[in-house]
Amino acid sequence: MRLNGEISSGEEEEEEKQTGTTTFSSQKVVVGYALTSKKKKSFLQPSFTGLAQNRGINFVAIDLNKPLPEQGPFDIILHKLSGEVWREIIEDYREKHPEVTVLDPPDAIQHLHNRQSMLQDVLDLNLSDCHGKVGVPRQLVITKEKDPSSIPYEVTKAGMKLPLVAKPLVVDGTAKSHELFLAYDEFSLSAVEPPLVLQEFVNHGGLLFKIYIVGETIKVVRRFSLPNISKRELSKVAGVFRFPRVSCAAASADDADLDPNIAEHPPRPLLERLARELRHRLGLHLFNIDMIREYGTKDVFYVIDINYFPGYGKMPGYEHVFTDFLLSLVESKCSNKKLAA
Ligand SMILES: O=P(O)(O)O[C@@H]1[C@@H](OP(=O)(O)O)[C@H](OP(=O)(O)O)[C@H](O)[C@H](OP(=O)(O)O)[C@H]1OP(=O)(O)O
Ligand SMILES: Nc1ncnc2c1ncn2[C@@H]1O[C@H](COP(=O)(O)OP(=O)(O)O)[C@@H](O)[C@H]1O
Ligand SMILES: [Mg+2]
Ligand SMILES: [Mg+2]
Repeated sequence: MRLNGEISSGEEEEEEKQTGTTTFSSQKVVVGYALTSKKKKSFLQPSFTGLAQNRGINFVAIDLNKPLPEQGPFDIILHKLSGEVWREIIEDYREKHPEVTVLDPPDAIQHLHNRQSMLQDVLDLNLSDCHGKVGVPRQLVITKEKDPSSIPYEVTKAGMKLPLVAKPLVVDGTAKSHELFLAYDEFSLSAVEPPLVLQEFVNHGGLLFKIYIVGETIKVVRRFSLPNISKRELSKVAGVFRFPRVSCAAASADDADLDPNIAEHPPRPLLERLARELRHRLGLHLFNIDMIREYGTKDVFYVIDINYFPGYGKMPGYEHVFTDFLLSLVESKCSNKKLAA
């Protein structure tokens, strides 16, 4: 925390000691950011930067053409950029500047760049008795080296139930990594290019829950999704079909009049446990979870996708949530320093 570039005055510290509070009036928190221009536009909206500034937070763009250690000083760094070069820069900076909170560590983010590893922690969690059950649809990885003509055999051998969703294994921020296919039979899958994850399609009444996590805060929104596929339809249709980004922001279902058996939010204690565990296991503060409720059940859920630093601009009230979160990070760092002293 920077007090107009200096350390906190003795007077203020004395007051903090007496009242047990931290005063932010003259303090400035500097948040450096390295984001794509699309992300910058959707995240750093004036409604957010204005509020943050009023509460002492200044956002500073990191110049990618200049060495990072020559910039700042920063209290916090927010980043979402792809590529090995950036990963090394930020990793090196973290080592040399442990006093700066880097959200989040590149290795932890990398874990979400692969659709198999991203769901591993949900599997390990084994959340089966916490106001509901959370699992992962059965899935099979098809590596790049695999001969596509062997896919039907692999699918049958693994006992996978049709239909299947075919997803690119790697999620690297490109449009291609979001090109998904629905396969009604295993033979047509030879036409899809590996590396892939084949995931069993779970009927969920055409509704998906997006669970946004910002530190300890959880916000749930509803989005439309793929409709149920009946046994009858499955027996009549063959082939593999590319489908568009069905659950994008334009597919918000928050205001729709829906069957409560489908649309009721997952139980809060379940979400709290899931979010807490994933935050710790993944080592991340900023992510969202795509979750579906198995059609015909009340409390059987599946996590199908986890995204790092998603489109928070679409999360209701994100301006306040993020401002509080950034200040709480600095505050807890200050308290830790005082304790250590
Ligand atoms: O484009 P946005 O704002 O909708 O955000 C995308 C996310 O949409 P969501 O907030 O979940 O609706 C999107 O989530 P989905 O994968 O669509 O569930 C991704 O997180 C995407 O990042 P990337 O392309 O995987 O690196 C996110 O893209 P970036 O904003 O990070 O480029
Ligand atoms: N196993 C599944 N069962 C049912 N629908 C799914 C499944 N996996 C994905 N979908 C549908 O496809 C959409 C995109 O899949 P997702 O894994 O979230 O990829 P992306 O990273 O591109 O968002 C989801 O929002 C959901 O509508
Ligand atoms: Mg998704
Ligand atoms: Mg995703």
